[in-house]
Amino acid sequence: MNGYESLFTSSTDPRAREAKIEVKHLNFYYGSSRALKDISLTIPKGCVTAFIGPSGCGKSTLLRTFNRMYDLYPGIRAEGEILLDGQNILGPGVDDCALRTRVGMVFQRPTPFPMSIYENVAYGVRLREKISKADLDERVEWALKKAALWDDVKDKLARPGTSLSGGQQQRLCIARGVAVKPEVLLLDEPCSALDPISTSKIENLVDELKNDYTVVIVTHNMQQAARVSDVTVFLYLGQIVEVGATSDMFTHPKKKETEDYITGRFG
Ligand SMILES: Nc1ncnc2c1ncn2[C@@H]1O[C@H](COP(=O)(O)OP(=O)(O)OP(=O)(O)O)[C@@H](O)[C@H]1O
Repeated sequence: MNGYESLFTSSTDPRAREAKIEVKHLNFYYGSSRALKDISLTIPKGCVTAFIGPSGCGKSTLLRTFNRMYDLYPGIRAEGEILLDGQNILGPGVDDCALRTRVGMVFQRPTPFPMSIYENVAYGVRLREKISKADLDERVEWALKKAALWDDVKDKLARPGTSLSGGQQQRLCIARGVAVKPEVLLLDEPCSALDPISTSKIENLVDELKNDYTVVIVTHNMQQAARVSDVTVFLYLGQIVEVGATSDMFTHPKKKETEDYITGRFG
């Protein structure tokens, strides 16, 4: 049991029992500065989990530990365990590249590669799989449809990814993320640079993605967390203050700090 059983109407729903990621006593340091303090947390499978909390509380750091994106920074140290389907990804011998195929990431600002729309989506697939041209074409179309971008770009696949609008570029990055068929998709404030229409498209997409993936999203937008997530985690100063079903947390927060934060009275 993972503590989120109340989220699901049926106790036989596998998501009520299955953890995709389990974080156990995680401490994270940038040099001598401790950014995450004794974090223990379950990310349920097939759900959207939102990380909320004031700037600098450690949301992005925690998110990045799930695919060891922090390996790119010098002087960092992670202690504790992060179990992905029961396997500790902080342990020795973990292949970062294989891990990032299983746990994909979309960043705050759209980051299309300097190549065509088609290649942006196809590139990662070709790197990881031996795939025929016909199958690759099919995968690119599938991923662009998943990201609700196919209709916008189907007649201009050879144009540069950078020729798209900001919202379209972010959906292209999501298509690139889903094309390699990850099990977990990490979204780090994916709508912060987008207008309300593009934001609403991405939110609808997140809702759809959870049918196939486990999604974890960092957001500063309380309405967005309430709209898109099943589980919310409220962090402050590198620690978890409260975690629970989003519908409970936004209507009956258990801690005063959570209530103050979600109602905009914090700090
Ligand atoms: N590359 C880095 N090197 C050193 N310290 C860092 C680095 N990245 C983050 N930090 C520090 O770690 C702490 C947590 O930062 P993090 O970016 O995870 O917070 P956040 O909650 O995602 O913030 P925001 O909402 O502003 O993006 C902060 O004190 C930050 O200054």
